[in-house]
Amino acid sequence: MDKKFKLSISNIANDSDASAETNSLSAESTTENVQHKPRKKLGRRRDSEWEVVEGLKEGQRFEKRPEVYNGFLHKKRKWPLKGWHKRYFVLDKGILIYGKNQNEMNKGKVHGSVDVGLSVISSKLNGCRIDIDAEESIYHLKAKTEDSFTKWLRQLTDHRLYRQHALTYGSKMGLLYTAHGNDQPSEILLKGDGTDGLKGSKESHKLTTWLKNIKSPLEEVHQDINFTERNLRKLSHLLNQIDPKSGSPNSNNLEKISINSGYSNSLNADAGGNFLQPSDSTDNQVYEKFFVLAKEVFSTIKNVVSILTIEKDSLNDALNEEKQALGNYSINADIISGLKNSLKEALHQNTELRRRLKAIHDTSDSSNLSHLHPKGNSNSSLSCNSSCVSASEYFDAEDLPKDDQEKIEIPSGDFEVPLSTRGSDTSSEAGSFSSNDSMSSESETELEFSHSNSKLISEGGQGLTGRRTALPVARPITEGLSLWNILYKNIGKDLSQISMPVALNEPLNILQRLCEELEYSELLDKAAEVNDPYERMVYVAAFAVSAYASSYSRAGNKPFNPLLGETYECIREDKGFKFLSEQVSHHPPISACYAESRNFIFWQEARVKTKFWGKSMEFQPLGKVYLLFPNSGDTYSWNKVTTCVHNLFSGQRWVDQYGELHITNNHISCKLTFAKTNYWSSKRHEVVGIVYDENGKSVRNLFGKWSEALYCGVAPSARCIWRAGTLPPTHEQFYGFTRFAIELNELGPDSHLLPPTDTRFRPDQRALELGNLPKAEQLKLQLENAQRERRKQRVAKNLQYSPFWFCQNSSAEAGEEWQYNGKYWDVRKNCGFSEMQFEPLW
Ligand SMILES: CC(C)CCC[C@@H](C)[C@H]1CC[C@H]2[C@@H]3CC=C4C[C@@H](O)CC[C@]4(C)[C@H]3CC[C@]12C
Repeated sequence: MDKKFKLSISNIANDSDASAETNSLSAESTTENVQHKPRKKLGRRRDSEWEVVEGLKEGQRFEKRPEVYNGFLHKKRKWPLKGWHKRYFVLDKGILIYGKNQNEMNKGKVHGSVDVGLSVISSKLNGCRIDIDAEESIYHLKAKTEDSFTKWLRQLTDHRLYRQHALTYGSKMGLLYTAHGNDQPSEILLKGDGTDGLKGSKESHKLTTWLKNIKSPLEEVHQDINFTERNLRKLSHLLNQIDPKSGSPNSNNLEKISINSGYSNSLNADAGGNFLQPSDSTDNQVYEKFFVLAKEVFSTIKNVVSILTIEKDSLNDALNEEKQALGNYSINADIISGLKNSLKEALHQNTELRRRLKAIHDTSDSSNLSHLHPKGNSNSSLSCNSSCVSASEYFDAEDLPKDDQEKIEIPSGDFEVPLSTRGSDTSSEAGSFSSNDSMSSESETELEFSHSNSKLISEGGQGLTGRRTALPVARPITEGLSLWNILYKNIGKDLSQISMPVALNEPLNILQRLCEELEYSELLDKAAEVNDPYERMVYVAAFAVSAYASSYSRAGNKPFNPLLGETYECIREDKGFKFLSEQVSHHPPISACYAESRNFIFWQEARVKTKFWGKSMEFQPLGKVYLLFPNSGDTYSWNKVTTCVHNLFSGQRWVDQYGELHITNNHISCKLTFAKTNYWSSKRHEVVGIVYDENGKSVRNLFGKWSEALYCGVAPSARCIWRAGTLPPTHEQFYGFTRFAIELNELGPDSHLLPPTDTRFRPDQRALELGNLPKAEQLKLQLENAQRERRKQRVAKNLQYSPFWFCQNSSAEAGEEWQYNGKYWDVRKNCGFSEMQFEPLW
């Protein structure tokens, strides 16, 4: 991680006069005691460091409503656009809205709005930067001058505290918030950026503007009504005086009076407040008063009616446009048609499953199920069209009586075997069928990778691959763990350098996470098999997208950071590959990996730049992924997109992937665009792609979702190239693991062949897997200390660490990338690791 995102918080605990800190608020109910940090303190801040604006602390109040503040700031353009543009910002009652300029905003053209109270704000004096992390979007702003920066920061701080106060204690903030019943600003009102999605649309801002502006007309109406009420009371008294019997004034009299003048503003009343009986001379005066008052009442009511009519029209207007906007963004239509399609698909799959299940049952006394999968066309497509279900979904062993399961034997090369076995009891559930390459089975050390001769015989409660189908225990409950406290104490460090409590971990590490990217390796087998270069690219693209699928359910926990020298191997006879990874560097953390099969060679190094934005954290992978098809010599390489974890501290954490992924082959290329999630848009997890031929002409169209499926062509006739397997029903209790992930940390029967550095021997990770948190925590600290100690020793002895299985290729072409040195599998096969000297890691 070459660049660290530095943060510092203004009142760090050891600050002696914390009471004078910025935002250090008294617990009393007045705002008088709120003091801003004196400038000299600000001066102490390191200009190049990010500071987080502190929020309202428990028991603190901030009642004094800050003045509306406005002006220009520069706003970084929304991804994928680059650069900055000048925007006009208005900060009112803790809500920041912005538009092109004041004029446009007056016309209701607001581009976006942010609830400052619900956002995390960080600032950096260098560059006059202010970043606002607002749930759905991160706003990167900068002021032109230091003076404007300081003013904005102060205003944002005050408005934020005021808004937080209002959210905590309720507010008298008027209709803008109370209209929604719970003092919570409406979604439409407060979220989003006008550059995309509904919430920021100009239509919704008409509603925003209406809601913001309705306050003063309504106040006027309210006053008018009070005034009219008073006047009506007076009128009725006058009326009694004029004609106590009828109680109604004579219109002729009134007309007469209207010509006379001499109107007195006050009625004659005695000391007890009773009106005096009018004498003849006062009669006219009374009529006159009556008339004037009545006229006043009439005009006030007219005013009220016209205000309300105007407001009704503009509300209608705003609502209509809102409706239209909903239509435009076709949220409803999209959702409904999406649901319809899924339902149709599910029904179809269901029928197909029933048919298959019946066939399995019908033949359950047969030891050979080959006829269930008659030998397919060797070009059989991975596309699944109507039956985009996993091969293993057809092949659900749990639905078979145990006896029958044990009889399943699959003769090599006879038929198309479900390559991806992510069925309900096996590793993966890719919606894809393998190529039907038949390969012969070899001994354990002399691995020849075969799909069709894989050990698919079920063992006890194990899955069809012979691997475990569940973790030993569910994830321990770790409520009350404050991530903020951890990050707060580790400001300025990058994530990989922070020792986090083990309760935040999942029982896998990054080396294993890299192996997970091969869950859908059958796409590479298929790619190797097809001759058409564009088709091949389509499968490679699907494979690149499939690597992200598992991250969908994994936002809650973080993988262990491997110790320097830690390794992980994974042999998947069923999938036909063997995988190796090693932690090759500690500072910065780099994990290198390499996988090979008969059909492909795959390698990459995982090096990630982390950026902490306050509420979310971005992981930007550096380095490339490489793929080689040895049979054709065809090579591919691509970059990885940014992963972002949202809601770090509150609510449900969720993961997003965004950016462009470019795959290049010698002559052809593919561009995949991962859309940034937007709260309102239906673009959640969306990926679109184009395959370009050697002349840059688009030859294939791809679309789908990284969490679901990728299609080629144009809907509705598009082919399904890849579909993610379903998650186990209890995945939530088990770290959101896929079936493939569940299998990764299992110590299999060949554990004696593993080097001692293999992750599966790592005791803290194992303790976590077994649900023993205190032990895991203690061991983790121990291991991390020992690692620090080893590092110190190396530094003291001036020794350079060199990894066992990877070396840095310094050829100009490859840069300084880590590549497999070819030794691991040889050593494993020949003399074994017991002959080798490893520094004990645990
Ligand atoms: C603070 C914690 C609880 C939030 C969870 C953070 C998770 C989502 C983070 C922590 C470490 C991250 C991983 C670090 C390294 C890599 C390798 C890279 O090639 C692809 C992204 C990937 C795989 C990251 C994905 C996101 C990740 C798993």
